[in-house]
Amino acid sequence: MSSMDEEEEIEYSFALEYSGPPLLFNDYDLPKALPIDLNRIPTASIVSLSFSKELILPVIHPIRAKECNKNKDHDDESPTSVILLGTDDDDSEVSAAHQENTTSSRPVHGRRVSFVASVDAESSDQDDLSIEEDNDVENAEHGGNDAVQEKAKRGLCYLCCRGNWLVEKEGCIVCNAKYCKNCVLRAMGSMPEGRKCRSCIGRPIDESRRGSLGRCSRMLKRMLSKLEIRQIMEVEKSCEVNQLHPECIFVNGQQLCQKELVLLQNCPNPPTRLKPGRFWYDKLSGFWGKEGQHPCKIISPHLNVGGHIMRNASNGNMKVVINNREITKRERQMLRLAGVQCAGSPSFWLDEYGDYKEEGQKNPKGNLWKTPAIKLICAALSLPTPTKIKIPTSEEVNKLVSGFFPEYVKQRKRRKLLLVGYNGSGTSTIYKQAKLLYKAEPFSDEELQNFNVMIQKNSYQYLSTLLELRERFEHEDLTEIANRQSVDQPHDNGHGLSIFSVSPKLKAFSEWLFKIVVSGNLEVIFPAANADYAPLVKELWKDSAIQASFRKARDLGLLEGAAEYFLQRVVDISRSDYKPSETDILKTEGTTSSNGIACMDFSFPHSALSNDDTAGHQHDPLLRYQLIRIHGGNLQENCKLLDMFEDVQLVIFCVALSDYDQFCDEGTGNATNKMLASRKLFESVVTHPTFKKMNFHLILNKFDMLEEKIEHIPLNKCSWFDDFVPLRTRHRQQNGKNHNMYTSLAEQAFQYVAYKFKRLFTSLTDRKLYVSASKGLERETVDETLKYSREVLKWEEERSNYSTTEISNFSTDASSSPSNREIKSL
Ligand SMILES: Nc1nc2c(ncn2[C@@H]2O[C@H](COP(=O)(O)OP(=O)(O)OP(=O)(O)O)[C@@H](O)[C@H]2O)c(=O)[nH]1
Ligand SMILES: [Mg+2]
Repeated sequence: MSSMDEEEEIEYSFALEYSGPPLLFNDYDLPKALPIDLNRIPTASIVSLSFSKELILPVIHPIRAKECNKNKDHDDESPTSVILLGTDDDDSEVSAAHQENTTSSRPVHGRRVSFVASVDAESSDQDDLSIEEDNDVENAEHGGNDAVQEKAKRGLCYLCCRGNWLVEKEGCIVCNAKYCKNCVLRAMGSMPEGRKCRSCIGRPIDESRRGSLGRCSRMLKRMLSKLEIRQIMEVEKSCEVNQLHPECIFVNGQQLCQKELVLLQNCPNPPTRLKPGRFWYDKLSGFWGKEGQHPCKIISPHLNVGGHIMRNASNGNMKVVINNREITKRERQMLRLAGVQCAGSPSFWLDEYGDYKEEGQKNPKGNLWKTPAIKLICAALSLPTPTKIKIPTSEEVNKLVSGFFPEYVKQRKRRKLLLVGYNGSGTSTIYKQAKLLYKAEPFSDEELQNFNVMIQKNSYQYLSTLLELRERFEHEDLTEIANRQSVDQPHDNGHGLSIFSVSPKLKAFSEWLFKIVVSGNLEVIFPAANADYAPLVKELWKDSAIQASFRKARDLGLLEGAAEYFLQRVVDISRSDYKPSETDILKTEGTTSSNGIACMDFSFPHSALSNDDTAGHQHDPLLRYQLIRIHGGNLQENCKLLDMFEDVQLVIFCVALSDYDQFCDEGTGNATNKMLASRKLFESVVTHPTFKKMNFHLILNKFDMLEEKIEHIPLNKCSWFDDFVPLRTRHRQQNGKNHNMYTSLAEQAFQYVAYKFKRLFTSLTDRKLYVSASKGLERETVDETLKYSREVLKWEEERSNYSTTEISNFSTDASSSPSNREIKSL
């Protein structure tokens, strides 16, 4: 920062000023975390849902202090913006708390703040945390060697220089600096790589502390919540920089590659506390030791790691050879005590079970490990004996099956797909479909329970809407009857009954339900009261007046969204043993919080029937994807939230084809056509600086609804589509059947809408737009659509690898129509 001139400083805002640690927590990363400095932006990320104030303040305050300072200089009162996101696991909702006044009037350039931290009013009690204090931390961490040694000798805290040996402290896994409970969070910040001083972030750990990875002090456990500790310890164990690097390990004189290291670490009996160094390994017996030393462990045999064992591997000179290695004095002693004849420089073959035979002989001479008291002998000589073969856990088996690649290696291969769209475009349906398609257990018991509750709650809400409509219909009907009667029989003022009238009992229930809905207590009453009201719901639904109201409401299009679907099932749903079906789950509204982000990790399962290979794409089990779905409602305010997603590889933008005749209130008081609102959002996302190099996949969703609707509502109901002139569909008789000579009206409309979006896209950017159609409620089409996204990513990777020219079929050329492949999914 110091090298930057004054003008740039103002422009770059606090993102570049900030030199503290990144925000929490693990590297399942949704977005990237708060930058440390210009050159070092960590990949760590998701922030815990339950922040402790202590944990977040050390991160926030240095920013704020600097920001305030700068604001003073520039007369700008705008506060630092903060967004805190959180998740419980890689699969869950992330709630975004967005401060109202987060918008900084100054543009943020260069490395953007991908994850900004918020300062709440409450936190101002620590406003005096100043830049000087921040410098203290730096100084403490970088203090001279003598000062450090002195502190270590006296057992002082490295930051406040107080305390003694008896005071509990937590140490940095890189430099071993120790901090007391008052300083540890300030010194270590949010610990995106585990317990490291802020200045040690990004540096490899001290190998002597490898054994303590993932095990923190009781002091820290007392200070943070369980969830925070879990996340910090997980990230400490799994983040890449803390891993042992294969280049530092030599086995039998040969440097290991990643795969060999992973194999070594994940075998049933791995070397204990593997550190960088040179080792020898007897693949036949499993003996393992440091180069030039006697064996220290018997690990799993037959691992394909390192080179061939050398005769002098353990620097033995006893002229007795086991599996091509000359053994050490201790080992010879052990053999003698075990009764093995060692006279005359024999060479033995020893297998993993302990059977040994002399070279050239067929039959084993004996079994070393079955010798009486062998354990005692080995223990006395500090030599290893075979440990019981561990049965690998299912997790270990998975690791073995997936090619020995641990989480952090897999994450390197993870591609991120960001799914966005205007409200109601179907993003959450696609997200749920993806879970059903690619997850072995798509929904946890808790999620299923939540769906259950949500569906029951929604159903009572739909019911209440229907009851309200019934009242309206009854009133209209009675008025009409009264009018008719006054014309026919002017002197008869008798009260006629409407087909929409219900019994007083149902009327009372209807009024009660309506009151509950208005009071917003539906959640409190249901589903607990479900069992009590189920018989009443059954009676209600059977009632002819309710049925008539339902039919009329449906015909008039007054039942929005999934209301019609769920009302038809309301009796089943109100039963206490109700279990939602997949379709019920897909159609459930309100399962993602209105300010939520949801993300899931998945890989495309290999299917023998799929045509993956024919498309030239080998199935790579290591290819992991992350689907991140943001609720459209979140993107209204200049799409600020999108700042966080600069590390996604593809933006999937979802548009509901059926929106062309729908209207919404965008807060202006005027009804806006939903397709135009969708276009506006599309423009903002496409031109958002975060995605300036990214290609887009446009999903034109709800094709089934378009097919139905277009037959009676013309596409040019939306002013953007006013020049749509469909070709007239002609039928040709063939084998007694009607055949369309042209594509259907819906397909023409799809092609036209795709063309309009492509043209818009090319007018905004020179990137590529890939378009496909989808029916969110159909599993197969969602599968096809997401696989298409995968292909797009692959083409793009190939394109950047080989700098090939255009892939012609999917050009963004505005004049080109979507290819067959694009509408294959229809
Ligand atoms: N017929 C039909 N309905 C769909 C399709 N995709 C989604 N829906 C329905 O459309 C409604 C809205 O879909 P959502 O997936 O909730 O839309 P969203 O993008 O999450 O928008 P919000 O509901 O505002 O969060 C739901 O009732 C879905 O069941 C589709 O392809 N065809
Ligand atoms: Mg939704």
